Amino acid sequence: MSARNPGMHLDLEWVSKVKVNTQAVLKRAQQIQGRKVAKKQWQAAWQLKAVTCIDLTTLAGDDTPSNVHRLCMKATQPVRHDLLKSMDMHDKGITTAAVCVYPSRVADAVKSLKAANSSLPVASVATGFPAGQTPLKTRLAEVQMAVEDGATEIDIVINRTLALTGQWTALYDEIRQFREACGDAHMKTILAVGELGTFTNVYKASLVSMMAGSDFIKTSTGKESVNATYPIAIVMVRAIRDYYLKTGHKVGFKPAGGIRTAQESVVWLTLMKEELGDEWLNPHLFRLGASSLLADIERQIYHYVTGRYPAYHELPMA
Ligand SMILES: O=C[C@H](O)COP(=O)(O)O
Repeated sequence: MSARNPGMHLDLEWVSKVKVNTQAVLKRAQQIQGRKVAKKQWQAAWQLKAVTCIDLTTLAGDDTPSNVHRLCMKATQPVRHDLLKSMDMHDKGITTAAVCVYPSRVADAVKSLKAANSSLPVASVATGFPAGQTPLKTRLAEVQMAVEDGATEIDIVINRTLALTGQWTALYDEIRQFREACGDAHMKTILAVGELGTFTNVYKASLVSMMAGSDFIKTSTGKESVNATYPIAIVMVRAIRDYYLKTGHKVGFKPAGGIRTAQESVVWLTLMKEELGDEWLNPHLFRLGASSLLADIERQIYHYVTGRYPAYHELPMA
């Protein structure tokens, strides 16, 4: 991860002046989606880059130590060794960026990665994920518990009630407290954009989250009906750009929820490259939160290497 974002005082004047031009945002999103896609080795290279930015996630009620273990093993060897060897990429240390689990499963993930001699970070969702509708005291205790169990990244959810009712000072104060509870763990702040109503609210919530010291802002929990969309991403990355221009602090971006195809992963990388520049094409400033994206990327890489798509048993870990 890059140098941390220390945050700043809550600048309510800046927040109140925000206005987003919806038509311009939609047009820009369409432009990015319409870009010609790279082919052959260039496409495979982009896809491998995407792999290194994935927070490989499992957030299910039926998570157990064994499926978390399997997730961790997949994260440490995300693409089959022989496929990487064919591309001369087997000795480049390709892993996903992190694994992401519920707080109760952090200790399992830490144990599995330690046993595999891997230093891959464990990220934990927290603060009453996904709805955030538990008392503040409970949400803070959850962050502390995940950190004590070994999570070095915490994905908090914001209190949508405060954002929807324009209580920006209260929202800022809560996020500040989460940042404090995170200690040295990096904090990704989930806005749950599908529940914020307007682009203007998304921009304002992005700004307040960054002012409160978020290291990353993240679109969604994956549990809302609208998750990571390109127009919403444009709004958020422009807030990141404006915040950087004003403060000099670089904040990362994590789209999450419903990202399933290799092709989409390349569009996300294109969006980052065009809107924020090459520095944001790395895991310290860009993550893709996804539970099933890796399977499709590995499948496409298999196709690139062999000229055909794999049968199910040929990529059993995907
Ligand atoms: O933070 C990550 C998301 O929960 C993953 O969502 P997904 O299961 O739709 O990929």
